[in-house]
Amino acid sequence: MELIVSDVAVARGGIPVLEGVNLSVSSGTALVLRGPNGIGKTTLLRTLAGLQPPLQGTVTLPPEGIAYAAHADGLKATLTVTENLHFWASVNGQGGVEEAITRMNLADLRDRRAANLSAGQKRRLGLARLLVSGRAIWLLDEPTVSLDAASVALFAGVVREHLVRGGAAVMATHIDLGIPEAEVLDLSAFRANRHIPAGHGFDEAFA
Ligand SMILES: Nc1ncnc2c1ncn2[C@@H]1O[C@H](COP(=O)(O)OP(=O)(O)OP(=O)(O)O)[C@@H](O)[C@H]1O
Repeated sequence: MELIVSDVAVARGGIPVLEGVNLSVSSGTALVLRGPNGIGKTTLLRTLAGLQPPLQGTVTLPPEGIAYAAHADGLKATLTVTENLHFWASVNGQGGVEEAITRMNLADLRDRRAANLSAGQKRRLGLARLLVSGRAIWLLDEPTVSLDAASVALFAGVVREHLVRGGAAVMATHIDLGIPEAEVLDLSAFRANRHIPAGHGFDEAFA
């Protein structure tokens, strides 16, 4: 089980952001993507998730599939916590809803509609969704935003268990997640030459 990225370049809004990215993630390993705001962490994760094609290079996904969790958690606002998880479990042909509720500390909130959860509670539900996805590789974009310290620790524990079970994770984050076995890749090394074609904005008077 392996995700392989070979000589990948990515663009956002038609402008190259990163180039020459090589990485691989295999069973039991985690990779943390770092770099300053705007370097292209989200753009790379979207490319790995198949939401946008690479400008160049290849992304090889494992047959076991990927689960992508972005800033918008993909929750159904009018469904309860339990209903959301049953929905996602059935989409993926999985069970494990009760375990996910317990693991992400959502038992007291199980009958509350997603719309009425706090930001951090929504995040916990979004992460519980990963547990019922049955996917081997988790692609996580700033997974701990809005989480308090206890929930960050809960999250780190869930990721580490996923690794022990043979899963893998690629995570963009600015904070220390408390997953010491994770490798760190700073994307600054892959910053593309952001050539902007003449006549496409960026007036030199404002440079
Ligand atoms: N919809 C868009 N259209 C055009 N450009 C965009 C769009 N979204 C992002 N960008 C630009 O693409 C570049 C890469 O953005 P991206 O969101 O991938 O960075 P990031 O490393 O995830 O940043 P952050 O740490 O702030 O989340 C940035 O320069 C950003 O301004």
